[in-house]
Amino acid sequence: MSSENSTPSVATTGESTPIATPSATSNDASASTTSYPKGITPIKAQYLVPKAPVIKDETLAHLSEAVEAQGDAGRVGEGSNNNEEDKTNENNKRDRKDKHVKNNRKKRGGQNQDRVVTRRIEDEVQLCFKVAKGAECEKGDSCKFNHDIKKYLDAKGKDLGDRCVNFERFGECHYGYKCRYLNAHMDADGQLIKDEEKMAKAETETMNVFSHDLTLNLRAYKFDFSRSQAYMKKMAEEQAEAAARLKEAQEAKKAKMEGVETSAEAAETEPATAEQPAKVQEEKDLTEQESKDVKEPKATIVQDEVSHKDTPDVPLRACEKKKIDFRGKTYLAPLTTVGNLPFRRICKGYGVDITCGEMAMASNLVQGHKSELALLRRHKSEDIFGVQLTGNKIDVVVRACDMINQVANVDFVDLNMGCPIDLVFNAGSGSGLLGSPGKMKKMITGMKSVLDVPVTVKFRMAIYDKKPIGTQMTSIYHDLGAALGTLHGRSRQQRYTKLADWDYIRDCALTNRGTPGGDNYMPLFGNGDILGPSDYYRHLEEHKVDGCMIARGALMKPWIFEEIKSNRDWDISSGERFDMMKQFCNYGLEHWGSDTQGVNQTRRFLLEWQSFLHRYIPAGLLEVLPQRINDRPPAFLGRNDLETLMASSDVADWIKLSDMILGPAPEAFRFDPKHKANSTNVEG
Ligand SMILES: Cc1cc2nc3c(=O)[nH]c(=O)nc-3n(C[C@H](O)[C@H](O)[C@H](O)COP(=O)(O)O)c2cc1C
Repeated sequence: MSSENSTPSVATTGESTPIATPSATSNDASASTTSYPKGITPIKAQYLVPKAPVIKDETLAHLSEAVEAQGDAGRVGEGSNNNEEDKTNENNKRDRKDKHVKNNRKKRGGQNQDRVVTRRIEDEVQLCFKVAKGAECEKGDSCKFNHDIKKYLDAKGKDLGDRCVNFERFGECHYGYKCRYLNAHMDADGQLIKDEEKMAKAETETMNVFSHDLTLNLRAYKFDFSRSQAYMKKMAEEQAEAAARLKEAQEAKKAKMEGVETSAEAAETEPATAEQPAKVQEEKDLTEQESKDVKEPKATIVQDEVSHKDTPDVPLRACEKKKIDFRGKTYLAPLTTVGNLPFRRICKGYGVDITCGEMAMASNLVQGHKSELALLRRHKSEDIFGVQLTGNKIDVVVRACDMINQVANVDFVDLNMGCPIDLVFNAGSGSGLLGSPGKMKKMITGMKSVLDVPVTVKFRMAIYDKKPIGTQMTSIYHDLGAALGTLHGRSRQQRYTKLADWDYIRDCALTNRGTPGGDNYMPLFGNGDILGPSDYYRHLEEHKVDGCMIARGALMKPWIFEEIKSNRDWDISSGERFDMMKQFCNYGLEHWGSDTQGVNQTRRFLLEWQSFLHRYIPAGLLEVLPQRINDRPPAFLGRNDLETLMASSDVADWIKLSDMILGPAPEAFRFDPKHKANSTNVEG
């Protein structure tokens, strides 16, 4: 082990490593092709160890002390129950429990069938929210929640820290007595404290927080969907006309075959070309398919089925619409679960330009599901922000857009045509839409007709490996007037098994998309496997894309956006990474709340993120930069204990890290990552 390896843990959390280094090799594309055993991350010999290091409790205790000694302004979770003995006992208890849980996994179907079912963790005494805020509850004795503050506080357990981020930011904490950092805003007489001056200045930073009335209106069918209804009416009329044309053409053909002469007038108005009946038939097929609840998408796409001349002619009001110049901007991918608002704030802090919410189901939005509506939330720092929709029914997706247009503040709406998961694909949504071009075209046209902001599309290069359709799709999206296309260079079939096909992305980038800079130009972004600035700039240069979207690379190292801006690799220190995680927790407590449930949500999302973060190999440990996303590292030690702990793939170590920030997890806390051991190989 090098002397660096033996650096005492106390020195690990606060040091600031400047944006570094890695010299000529880092941004040299040829460096990444240097020969190393295939699939293995090239780690410098001095950091290699025979087997994965085990983090001892004593080491953890030192690390916790170091974290406490650091005591910087932004930190949370520095509670009195953070002492060494409590912690060790907690960890031991949890380790035992984890084994117990593993043996008693509740079996379920589907892709997450082995996931441990986690219990919701609640306070022992359920205090009424109004009383918790120091207010009167008008329900009195009929309220089903407890009104006895003393009883609640006696059962609640110790505070997790002595500073409350919500109180500090807004001058009051909405969680009142329920806050796990209560002492920060309770006086010696047990009264809640408010900082009136701060409250007056405090601004809401989260947009698209909707009232309960919206849910009620949507559920009671009282929401005004007139714009989307107009589009659906127009589409229905066009379909009726198309059906009439088909009938007429068939009758004319039949009459011809029977030798009966058709009237000259009929022949003039409706010349029955070979192409038209086929087009009309496609419309009819589509109508029939939509009337069923689509179970199986049309899985393959035949070359000449992809015609975009049949798109309904809807006025687009293009000149009135907001325009965004996406070219050359960095784009954080939509990421279900992990691409939550606190994570996006972290990425904004590292300079990402474009952010997008997690994929939302159009049907749940129009039904007013609160958890789905919450996916539209936007932080004020997100200055180019879009929401992503998925759906299999034209009218539902168009209505969702209509609703978004009226109630939400967004810069663009993205249609997901890439999601490969069975549930979504088999319903004809996500990548399933690639197999129903007629429907997809009407959907996009409808979205454009009701939205005052641009419509963008995210798609895969194919459903099946051997049938790439990316080039056709690119030209269709361009002709439909999509404001941006983002192409993930994989087929639905291949999932993450092989590297993204950037040569094919280049073929798509080279298809006609209008004149760059012109009104009819559709920028194309590439997406797949970017983990460093050299990847990013190589794709811009060699693969002719207008920009790149980054997903797993941002989860593993959100500072990638800063690396791209400065075009240098950054050998970020473990202390700086730890500070980033603390910042996430502060944002999390603000977003999910500082009460018991909010703290647990924050912990859970931190751990989901850690299931990606731990895969980052510090730049200073690598023989060759950048790290390759699909390579796996041999066992190695970090340059200090915290770096080693952060690289652990053991969930118990991730929980220990969360304990260092948020205080010890409750005994009942369980965690099973959504994205398992091969956590970088997940769906999207
Ligand atoms: C955890 C996770 C969640 C994802 N969620 C979404 C999503 O909600 N919408 C979407 O279009 N793609 C989603 N994706 C796919 C990514 O946006 C991206 O297309 C894919 O991971 C390839 O990019 P990468 O190689 O940079 O990871 C997700 C990917 C991951 C890893």
